[in-house]
Amino acid sequence: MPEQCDPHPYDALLLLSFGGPEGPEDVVPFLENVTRGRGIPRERLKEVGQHYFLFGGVSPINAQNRELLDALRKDFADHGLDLPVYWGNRNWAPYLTDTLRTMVGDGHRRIAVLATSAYASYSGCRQYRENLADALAALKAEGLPVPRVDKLRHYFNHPGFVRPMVDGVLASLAGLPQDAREGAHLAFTTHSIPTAAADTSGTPADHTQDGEGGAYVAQHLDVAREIAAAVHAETGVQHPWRLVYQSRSGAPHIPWLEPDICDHLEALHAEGAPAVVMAPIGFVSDHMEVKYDLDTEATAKAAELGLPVARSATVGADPRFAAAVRDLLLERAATERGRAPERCALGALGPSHDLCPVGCCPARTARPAAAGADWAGPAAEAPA
Ligand SMILES: CC1=C(CCC(=O)O)c2cc3nc(cc4[nH]c(cc5[nH]c(cc1n2)c(C)c5CCC(=O)O)c(CCC(=O)O)c4C)C(CCC(=O)O)=C3C
Ligand SMILES: [Fe+2]
Repeated sequence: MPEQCDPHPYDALLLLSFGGPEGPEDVVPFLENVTRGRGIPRERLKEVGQHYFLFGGVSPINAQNRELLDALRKDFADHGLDLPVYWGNRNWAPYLTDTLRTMVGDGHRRIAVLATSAYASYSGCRQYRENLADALAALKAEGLPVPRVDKLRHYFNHPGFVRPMVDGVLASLAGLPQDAREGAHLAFTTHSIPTAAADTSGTPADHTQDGEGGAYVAQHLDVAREIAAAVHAETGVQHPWRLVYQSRSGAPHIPWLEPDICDHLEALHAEGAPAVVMAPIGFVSDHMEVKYDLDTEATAKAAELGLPVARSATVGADPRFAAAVRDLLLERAATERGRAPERCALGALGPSHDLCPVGCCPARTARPAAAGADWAGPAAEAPA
C-alpha cells in the first residue's frame, strides 16, 4: 500500500456529531438530552422547541450528516482508502454508545474520530471527549473490549474547510443587487458561548481574561481574516467585516459573546451599509441555528430594516471537505506511526494539536474525558 494512503494503525473512522430530532415527538426528549443538568431557562427551551416545530420537528443536522457520510465513503473509495465509516451522536440516535458497541462487535479496536465541530470550546471539543469517555465506560461495564479512540485535530483552518466557505461568500456577493454589492459588509457568525467558556477555550496557554475570548475567538478571527482576504484577492474589493454571534442561550445575567447578529444588522443599517453577507463560519453544516437563527430570524430582521442580506453556504458535504477529512486521518495515522507528515493549515495560527493537553477547554465540573492527555482509560476513573 502506498505510504500516503495507509490508514494503519486506524481500522475505522467515527463521525461524532450532535444529533437532532427526526419528528415532532422527538423534540422534547431531544431537548431534555441536550440540556440535562445544564441549567437552561425553561423559557429558552420552549422557544427553541418552537424553532424545531416550525420545521416539522425535524432538525436538518441528521440529513446533513448522512450526506457527509456518503461523501466520505465516496472520497475514501475513490482514493483507494479502505476504511469503514460509522456515525454516532451525543444527543440523538444513532447514539454514540450504540455505535461504539457495533464497532467493537465488528472488530474495530483503534478508531479515529471526527467531531462535526471545527473549533476549540467546551461544547465543541471537551464535551465530545466526555461523551467518548462515558461510552467507553459503558462498553467496559458490559464486559466488551474497549477500543482506543483518537480525536482528529481541529480543522477550522484546513483549506478543505476554508475554501468552500470562500466560494460561498463569493456566490452570496454575486447574488446581491449590483448597486449594493461593492459596499457589502461581511458578517461572520458563530455560536455565542458564555465569555467564561470562551476565555478558557483551547490550551491553558491560549486562555485569556476579561472576555477576550481565548482560542475560540482567535480561531474564528483567523478564519474570518483568511476568507475576507481570499474574497479581496478574487474580487479586488476589500469588504469591511466583523465576527459576530448568534444563538445565545443561558440566563440573561451571565455574559455571553456579543454582538448578536441581529443587533449587528441594526448597527450596520444605521451607519448606512448597503448590504450584508452573513457567513456562518462556526457551523459545519446547515444546523437549526443556521436555518432558524439566520435564515428565519435575522433575515426577517433585515427585511424589516430594508437591508439586503444573503446567507452564505456552510461546508456541508462539499467534496473538498471530505478530502480534508481523509487528509486529517492519514496525517494522524502517519504521526501515530512515528512519521512527521505535512500538516496542512491556512492562516496565522498553524495546525492545532493532536492531543488536547491537560486543562484544555475545561468543564465547569471536571469529569473524565477521553482522547486527551488527561485520559488514563476507562479503568482509572468511572464516570459518575
Ligand atoms: C459552541 C456550540 C456549538 C458548535 C459546536 C458543535 O457543533 O458542537 C453548538 C452546536 C449545536 N447546538 C445545537 C443545539 C442546541 N444547543 C443548545 C445549547 C447550547 N449550545 C452551546 C454551544 C454550542 N452549540 C451552548 C454553550 C449552549 C448552552 C447550554 C450548554 O452549555 O450546553 C441547545 C439548548 C437550547 C438552547 O439553549 O439553545 C440546543 C437545542 C445543535 C443542533 C442543531 C440542530 O438541530 O440542527 C448544534 C449542532
Ligand atoms: Fe448548541
